[in-house]
Amino acid sequence: MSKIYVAIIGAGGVGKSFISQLNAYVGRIRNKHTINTILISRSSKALQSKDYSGINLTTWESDLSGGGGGKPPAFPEETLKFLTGAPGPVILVDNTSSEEVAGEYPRFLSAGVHVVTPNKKGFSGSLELFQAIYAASAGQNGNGGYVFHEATVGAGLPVLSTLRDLQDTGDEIVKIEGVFSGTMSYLFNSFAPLSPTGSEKPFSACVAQARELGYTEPDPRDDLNGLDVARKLTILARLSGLPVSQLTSFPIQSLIPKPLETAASAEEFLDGLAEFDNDMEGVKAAAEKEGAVVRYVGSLDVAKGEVSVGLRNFDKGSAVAGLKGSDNIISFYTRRYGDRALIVQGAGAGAEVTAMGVLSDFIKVLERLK
Ligand SMILES: NC(=O)C1=CN([C@@H]2O[C@H](COP(=O)(O)OP(=O)(O)OC[C@H]3O[C@@H](n4cnc5c(N)ncnc54)[C@H](OP(=O)(O)O)[C@@H]3O)[C@@H](O)[C@H]2O)C=CC1
Ligand SMILES: N[C@@H](CC=O)C(=O)O
Ligand code: NA
Repeated sequence: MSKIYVAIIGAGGVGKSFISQLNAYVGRIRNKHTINTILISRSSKALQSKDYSGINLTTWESDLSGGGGGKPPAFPEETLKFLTGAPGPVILVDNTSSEEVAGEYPRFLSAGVHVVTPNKKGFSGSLELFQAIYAASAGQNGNGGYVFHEATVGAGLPVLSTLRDLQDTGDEIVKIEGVFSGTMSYLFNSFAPLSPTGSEKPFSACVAQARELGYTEPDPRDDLNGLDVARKLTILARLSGLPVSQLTSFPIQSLIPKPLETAASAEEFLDGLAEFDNDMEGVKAAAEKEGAVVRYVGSLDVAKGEVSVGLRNFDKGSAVAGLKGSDNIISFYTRRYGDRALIVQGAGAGAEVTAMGVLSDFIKVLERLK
């Protein structure tokens, strides 16, 4: 029976759900693999199993908050040394949104460590980093670790795996478009629903709720400025063969009111947002005048090499207008599917559905290690 070692960096909303799903999974496959979690790290505290015997995934949270936690190993040197010293294959699960951690994927992969992550930074930052990650991973030069990042687009929804299946079977991607943000979907579905009841909350209150529900990025400004959607489109564009050089290579519509662009913190930003609720009421009313609803969408025209991200009005009978909760809808237009797109739809944010995407990637690595 093979032994696999797991290092988890980031134990916030997604990280905690991942650990709980991993614990249940380990119980289900007890007879096939032994899985030892050797590191669970937050930004300033960590549990580390220095003898590689494994951390208890049932009591980890109280162990970490009680006396059991210590300082995380220094990143990247000490962490890399610790992981490459493990007596078997290691899977690094990065559940942070850290650029620093993502920037080191090429080194970890080159050293044979496998990486699975919902963190978009490595794949939507510089094109050089994106290329270095794939160049260092298994499949390109054959020696590095595997890398999977399904949850970077549409959380647990099968978006990247669908794209890969279409490409691997020889289809041609013409256009990918839809609602790519669970936060934006939730905001507009709650603030400007298809069938208003009159008890809709103001935009700023919906933003606070989206944060409560764990849909937003660690800093919700990263959702409202459009960059989170732009990151997802950049990932899809690059995986579709368009060498988007940087995130800001195309126009991105920000919903951050100008005077709040300089807010010193997420809290200061959220506190000031209510003052601008009337602006969003105006956007909603303008759409209603046309018999439409407003939604935040993205589009990648592979054939034309164009990407766009921003608000658009949708006819009330359209699939986009009828979305509920944090639902994403992603339409793949391809040569084979013609005018009737292949559509992926469902919750596109939230800790549990995102952790499911991360765990399914983890299982993909395990299957390749058999
Ligand atoms: N929430 C969602 O619906 C989705 C999230 N994602 C992605 O998943 C990732 C995690 O999101 P989420 O769980 O919501 O965010 P949280 O803010 O809840 O959690 C982030 C965690 O990362 C830790 N962390 C940050 N930097 C470091 C570091 N350098 N070393 C160690 N730990 C670090 C934080 O530590 P501490 O606890 O000490 O602050 C925290 O535990 C993000 O990249 C996000 O974009 C992707 C799809 C959907
Ligand atoms: N903040 C993101 C989380 C998933 O990527 C979103 O709202 O979609
Ligand atoms: Na996904």
